[in-house]
Amino acid sequence: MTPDTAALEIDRAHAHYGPREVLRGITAELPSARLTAIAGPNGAGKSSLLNLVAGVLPPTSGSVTRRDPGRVAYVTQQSEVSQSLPITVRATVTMGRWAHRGHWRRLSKMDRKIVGECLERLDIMSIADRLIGTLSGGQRQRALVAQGLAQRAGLLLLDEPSAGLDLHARGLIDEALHTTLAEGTTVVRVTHDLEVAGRADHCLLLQDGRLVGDGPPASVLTPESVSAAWGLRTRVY
Ligand SMILES: Nc1ncnc2c1ncn2[C@@H]1O[C@H](COP(=O)(O)OP(=O)(O)OP(=O)(O)O)[C@@H](O)[C@H]1O
Repeated sequence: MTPDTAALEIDRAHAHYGPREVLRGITAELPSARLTAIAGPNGAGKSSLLNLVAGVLPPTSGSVTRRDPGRVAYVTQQSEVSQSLPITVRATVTMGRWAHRGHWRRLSKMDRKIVGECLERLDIMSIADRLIGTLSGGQRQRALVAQGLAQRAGLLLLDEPSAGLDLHARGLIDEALHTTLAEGTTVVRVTHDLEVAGRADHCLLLQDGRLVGDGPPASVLTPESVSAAWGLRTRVY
């Protein structure tokens, strides 16, 4: 897939949790090998849209069509991962290679190299032998992002990967995502941070389950659209 072709097309998609409609007629294209940010206020449907793209939340009508091949990696928020899992950081990142090897097969040298690179990229090599449950929320989040990167997927989906992280960790994640974009991965990132959304290649703005903006961030995140979506005046960087 060449850049600027669509990696994924969503056509008039509606989605429900039980009787509750959470996505209302979404039509959008995600550009291949580009970073798409999904922005919007609390409850707008950002995570639901990511779940729709991931195939976790099936559309009740409309369609989602993947145009480029390869695996899908999904990085959830660290708060959704059990802290009592008796698993180290290195093992967590290594799980990212299972789809390639099957967990009954031995990891190759290349798998170990990729795991090492991902630990380095997120600056968590020094805590590689710690149990996930003993980490801070930010450290755990970095381990999950490293696991997502280790999958070397064609489509990488992240739900607020830098929520609650300090500046250093945010910078590491941004750098790691840029490297993976340059390698040809399509990245979709939910964010509450308008500065992050403003630096993306493409932005989808949601409000009340509807897509109210779709395009380059500068044209989507205008003071008027942000004010309308959040119901207040917010500075857009
Ligand atoms: N499993 C679920 N069952 C029922 N309703 C749900 C479920 N998950 C989310 N919702 C509802 O769907 C709507 C959209 O939720 P979603 O989590 O997609 O929004 P969001 O934009 O990601 O919110 P936030 O910024 O608060 O994380 C909300 O009204 C929420 O209450």
